[in-house]
Amino acid sequence: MTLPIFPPGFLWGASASAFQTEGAVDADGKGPSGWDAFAALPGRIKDGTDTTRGTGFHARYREDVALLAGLGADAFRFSVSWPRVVPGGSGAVNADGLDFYDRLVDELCAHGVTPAPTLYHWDTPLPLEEAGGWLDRDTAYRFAEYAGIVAERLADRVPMWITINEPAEVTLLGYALGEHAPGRTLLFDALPAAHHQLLAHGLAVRALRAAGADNIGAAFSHAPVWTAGDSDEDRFGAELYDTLTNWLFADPVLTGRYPDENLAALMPGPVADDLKVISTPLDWYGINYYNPTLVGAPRPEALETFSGYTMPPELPFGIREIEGYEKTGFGWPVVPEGLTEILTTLHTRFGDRLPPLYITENGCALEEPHADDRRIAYLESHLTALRAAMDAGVDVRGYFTWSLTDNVEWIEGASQRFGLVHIDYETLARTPKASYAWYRDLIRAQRTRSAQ
Ligand SMILES: O=C(O)[C@H](O)[C@@H](O)[C@H](O)[C@H](O)CO
Repeated sequence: MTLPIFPPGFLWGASASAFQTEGAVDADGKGPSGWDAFAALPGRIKDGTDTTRGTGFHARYREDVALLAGLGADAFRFSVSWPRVVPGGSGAVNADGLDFYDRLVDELCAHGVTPAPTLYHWDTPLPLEEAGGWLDRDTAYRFAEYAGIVAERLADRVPMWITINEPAEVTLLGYALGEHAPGRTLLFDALPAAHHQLLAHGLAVRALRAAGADNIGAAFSHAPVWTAGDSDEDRFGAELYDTLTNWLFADPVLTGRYPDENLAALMPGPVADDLKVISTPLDWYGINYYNPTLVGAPRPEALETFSGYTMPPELPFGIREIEGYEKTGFGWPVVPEGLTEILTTLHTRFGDRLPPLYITENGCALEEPHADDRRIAYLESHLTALRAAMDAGVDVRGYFTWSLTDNVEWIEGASQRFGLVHIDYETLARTPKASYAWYRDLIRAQRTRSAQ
């Protein structure tokens, strides 16, 4: 299959995050995160992986930077660990922690790879989590403080910034369903966590700019929600799920309004003033795409799961298995056209309010340790779907695959492997998979062809 040509200057990259890779959880003054504490609880990590080792990135980052250079990657989206820089969540700054990111940024720049740090990829400093985490408005202000500190140090060399990653997942899995840290099962009482993450995002955009940083975006999980069945209850369930996972986050950031007055009424604090901060204009908007979700009326009789998570029967919607599509090792349906659909939906919904886009995550988990042809086929089909959206007028400027190396897939531990590079969790040795060579050759070919 010949891949379409992407425009000259289209950015090719890979993504990862601190908790999933760094390890060294208490090295050089790092404080514990909510995820460190959650992962240490018996049975929370399904396969019993010791998440404190990650992939050893904190010690072996030079190897991974060399792998990125070997790929010919334009950029690397990593995350800065808030508790490594501000162990208490506020107050004293950990100089050794900041020094680590200084070294990492220098190493990337020395290899011609643009550093694109995410400031929050789910690892809330434990003292803040214990004080309420994202249910507490104060956490938003502490986040902006931390963002300013990191920008003061790195903005002279970092030309692309990401404030937060997937507030929808944190709200849904961490505060509503209790599947992720901090394990709260608040259902709709989790909504303040959504509002405070959005407020943190807006405050951080302003703090970054005040510290001289620019080219700022954020990474949101977005996917089409398909309606299962044609009853009014089915449509209601699907619309509600679509609003809660897509528009509850995109609308306030891009339009300064919540998608629904009833939802806005459930949000804490001076919402109207907060929305002015939340909708501080962005330079770009990031999308993490994996697969659509099929949603209908709740079916209490049918134990419904979402990505392996059990949905409480009292929820006014039910998630159905998507049949008829190939599945990844994680059981996720492979639906490249879903990427075209969500991009054109965003384009239609926001028009010129939508800044240029980047795909900040897309990829699949597969068992194959080396000959991962299915991953190559996955990337090929999704890049083709991406190009189709661009042909339809959607302004996409780059693509970051998830993930450079295998890493700790949250509660799935080491069992779900998303990397272009295999990690031996005994030795932490890195071994490029077939997809690594494929992505390298793709980037090289794209540069040659787009230059012609
Ligand atoms: O999207 C997410 O959930 C996170 O951003 C990543 O940290 C995941 O590891 C990846 O997406 C695979 O699930």
